[in-house]
Amino acid sequence: MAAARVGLVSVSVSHALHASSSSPSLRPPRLRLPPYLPRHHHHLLPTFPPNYPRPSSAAAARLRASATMSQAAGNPYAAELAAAKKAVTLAARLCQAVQKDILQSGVQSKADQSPVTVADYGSQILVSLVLKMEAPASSSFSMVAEEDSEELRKEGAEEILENITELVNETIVDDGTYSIYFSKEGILSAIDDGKSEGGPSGRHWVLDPIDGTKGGDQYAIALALLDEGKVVLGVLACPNLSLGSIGNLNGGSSGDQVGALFSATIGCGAEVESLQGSPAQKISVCSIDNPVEASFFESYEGAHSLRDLTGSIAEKLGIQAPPVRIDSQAKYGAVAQGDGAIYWRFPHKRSKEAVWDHAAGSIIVTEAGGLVKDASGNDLDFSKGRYLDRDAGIIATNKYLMPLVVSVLELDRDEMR
Ligand SMILES: Nc1ncnc2c1ncn2[C@@H]1O[C@H](COP(=O)(O)O)[C@@H](OP(=O)(O)O)[C@H]1O
Ligand SMILES: [Mg+2]
Ligand SMILES: [Mg+2]
Ligand SMILES: [Mg+2]
Repeated sequence: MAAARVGLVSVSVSHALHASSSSPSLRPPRLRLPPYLPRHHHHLLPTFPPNYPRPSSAAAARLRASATMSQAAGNPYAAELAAAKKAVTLAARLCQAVQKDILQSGVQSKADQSPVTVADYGSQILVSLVLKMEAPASSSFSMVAEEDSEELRKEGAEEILENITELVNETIVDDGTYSIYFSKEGILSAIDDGKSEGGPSGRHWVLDPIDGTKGGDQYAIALALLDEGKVVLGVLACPNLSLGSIGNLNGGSSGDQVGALFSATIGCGAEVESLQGSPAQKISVCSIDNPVEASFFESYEGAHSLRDLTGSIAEKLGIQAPPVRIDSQAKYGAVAQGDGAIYWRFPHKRSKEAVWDHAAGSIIVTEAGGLVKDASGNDLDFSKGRYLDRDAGIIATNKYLMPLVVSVLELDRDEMR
């Protein structure tokens, strides 16, 4: 049995993949492990080549067909959208296979003391590999992603690297789209494909392999495409969200399907579908214009947003409903689908906002007819590199409530002067 050692904690990846979830909010893992090839036969498989092969199976043909349909419907980024959906769906499968309780016990600290797990790495690798395999051979590839391989290259990390390599390859084999085996070096370089600085020119993928690493039930795999400094496409996989009752204040019905895939392309609207594959449905933000009827989402983690401030803004706006606190960009998905009226975050002055924490979520809300602004009411600027250049605070809501929230913030600032 393969054991992944993360920090001081030993966890069994193989066990994680086989065991069913103990938490009702988690779906049973979908992966089947090794039957395809015993490990000692891995040398028979091709290793990671310098030039990624093109996919050739029936599944890849379906992917191309869906891109063609989308293109026929007038989506100029149809091929990229299909690739992005494929990438996050595979990554979500890997994340679901590694149980959340094991994820949490398998937490390693990065240099900045933030947590990272085998699934963060695995997800980033899969997205990077799928995007490269699906990209036109002629195009250059640039990705701004949260994780890097530094910790995995250190002495003592051999076992965890081994297990990440196995986890990624098993996910690929189980999916059946690509006939390829990735070596450890290929895995490390796939992580480091995410080191781009982004910026105002050219195209850059922006990835948060797991958003909500530290939190509780909700997490997301968030992928966006920047073109000339603007977000033009976003996909958000939320494996633990109930479809149809996302963030519903009254809770979802027990019959709801779990696992939502949100997507949006500039000028084409926003959609949600099941992660297991169901017809996509257009979504839109709510049309509430009276704050008294509005509800708001904020971070589950108290340290990520100033609760004294959000409490006081809510009171000034006359909001009656208590805050709905959930982790990750699932909050953007929930607002885009109209399950709540507002998502806001006002971090402590010291913390910077990374582009991967907002790029996908923000286009999903704006394409669902909403607005995403900073605390002064300005658009977010994704062209400045790996971090947002912004006034403190981010607000996502509809066009009726946005001016009210911004004016209350203004009032707050005036009071503090
Ligand atoms: N002290 C802090 N203040 C603000 N944001 C923080 C923070 N510590 C971590 N974060 C960011 O908040 C994200 C989670 O967002 P949310 O609070 O909406 O669930 C984290 O993403 P990761 O989980 O990808 O690291 C991380 O980037
Ligand atoms: Mg993180
Ligand atoms: Mg994040
Ligand atoms: Mg993350």
